[in-house]
Amino acid sequence: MAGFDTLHRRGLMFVLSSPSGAGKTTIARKLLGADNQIAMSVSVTTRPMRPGEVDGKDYHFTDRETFQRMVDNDEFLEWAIVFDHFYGTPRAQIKAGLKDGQDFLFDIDWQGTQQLHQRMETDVVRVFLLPPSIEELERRLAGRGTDTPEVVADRMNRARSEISHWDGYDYVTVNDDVESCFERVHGILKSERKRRARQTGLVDFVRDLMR
Ligand SMILES: Nc1ncnc2c1ncn2[C@@H]1O[C@H](COP(=O)(O)OP(=O)(O)OP(=O)(O)O)[C@@H](O)[C@H]1O
Ligand SMILES: Nc1nc2c(ncn2[C@@H]2O[C@H](COP(=O)(O)O)[C@@H](O)[C@H]2O)c(=O)[nH]1
Repeated sequence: MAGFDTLHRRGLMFVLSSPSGAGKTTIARKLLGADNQIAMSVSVTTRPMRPGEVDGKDYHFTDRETFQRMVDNDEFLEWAIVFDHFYGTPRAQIKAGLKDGQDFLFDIDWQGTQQLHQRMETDVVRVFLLPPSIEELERRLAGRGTDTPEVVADRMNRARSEISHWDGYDYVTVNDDVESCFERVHGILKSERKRRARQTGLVDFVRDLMR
């Protein structure tokens, strides 16, 4: 007999994407601070560390050779080249965590999102953030003060092409104001946790109820 104490929730993979500078990192940090059921998936990257970034917390920073070895050993759930650097999600930890009900937050681009969705469709929730305008996006990128004017220009050049992938996402919302955007995104996360497909043991429990 399967009692209701046998009901457990499988973890989900919560993906935040946006054109560079629209505010993924800002919203991700707020989510992590406000919600103790979700943990960051820390990516591996070959891009140089920015001032203030911490190796192992913001990214696992590595070189091209090591990254390629990890690709060859199939150590990534997904990987992509973004702005001429390599980025990837290490497979270790995620699969076991999901089984234990741990949710993971991914700050990854549209290419990685497609790969995750192809591999683990029902576990993946895809959220795309839009900036309120192109001018505001440029203000945010320049105002962040972490990139050279050339890097900012390059990211702006690619913004429209990144935005064109908006329809590959389950939810699309504008990051106009940090607080209200965070509330909307957190609302999506909380609702998605309640989906029937994530409740393990439900089939047996309902079958026993109907006996
Ligand atoms: N709603 C908002 N209003 C005003 N400024 C914002 C808002 N959201 C984020 N910002 C600011 O915009 C800048 C870019 O934000 P953030 O670094 O979070 O973007 P990102 O999408 O993670 O960029 P990247 O993809 O390059 O990592 C930061 O300086 C951040 O403080
Ligand atoms: N496909 C993946 N994309 C990733 C991953 N980690 C980060 N990203 C995306 O790269 C760009 C640039 O990030 P930045 O920190 O250098 O500004 C941004 O769109 C991230 O979402 C990853 O593991 N896989």
